[in-house]
Amino acid sequence: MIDLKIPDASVQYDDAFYAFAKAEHLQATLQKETPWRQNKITVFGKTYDEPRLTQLYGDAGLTYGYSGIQFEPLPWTERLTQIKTDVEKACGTQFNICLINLYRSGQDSNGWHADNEKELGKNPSIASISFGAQRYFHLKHNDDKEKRFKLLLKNGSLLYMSGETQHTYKHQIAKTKREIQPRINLTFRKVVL
Ligand SMILES: O=C(O)CCC(=O)C(=O)O
Ligand SMILES: [Fe+2]
Repeated sequence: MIDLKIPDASVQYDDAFYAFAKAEHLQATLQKETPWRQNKITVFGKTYDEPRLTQLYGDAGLTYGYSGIQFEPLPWTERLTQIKTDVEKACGTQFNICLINLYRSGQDSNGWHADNEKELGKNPSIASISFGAQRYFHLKHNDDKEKRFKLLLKNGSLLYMSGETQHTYKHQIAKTKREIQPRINLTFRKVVL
C-alpha cells in the first residue's frame, strides 16, 4: 500500500491488491450470490430507495447501522472470510463486519458522509475493496474547502482509511452520466461496542 499523504488524515491505497482477472471473477460471483437488500432512507420526512443495493455480513451477535437503521449481519461466507483474511493481513487490523455495496450503474451513488458511528470507536479503521467498474472516490475536508481530493478506485484495489480520517473528512461516490458497468464495494469495519 502507498500512503496518499492526505493532510490531517491517514489514507493508504493499493491499486492492484487483487489481480484484475481475479477481481473481475469476484465481482461477478458476489453480484450473483449476495442476497441484495434495497434499504430506504428518510430525508426531511420523505422516504426514498437508497441509491444502491447493500448487504451486511459479520460476526454473530453484532449489530451495525447508519442513518438511523440497525442491521443484523448475515454469517460470513467462505469467500468473504478469505477476503477478510487477505485484507487483515495487508492492514494489520482485525475486522468483524463487512458492508457490501452494489452500484448497478452510474446512477447509483453514496452521498457525502463519514463512517463515524459510535459503534466503530474513536478512530474507525475502514478497509475498502473495489470490484468491477472504476468509480471516483471523493474526499473533502470538514473545515478547509481547499482540501479536496479524488481517486479513481480500480478493479481489485484496496483503500485503507484510519486514524482521524473519519473526523476530518467526508467521502462520497458521486453519480455519473457516463455509461458504466456495475461495481461492488466491500467495506470492512470493526464494531467495538
Ligand atoms: O463505494 C465506496 O467506495 C465507498 C463506500 C462507503 O463509503 C461506505 O459504504 O461507507
Ligand atoms: Fe463510507
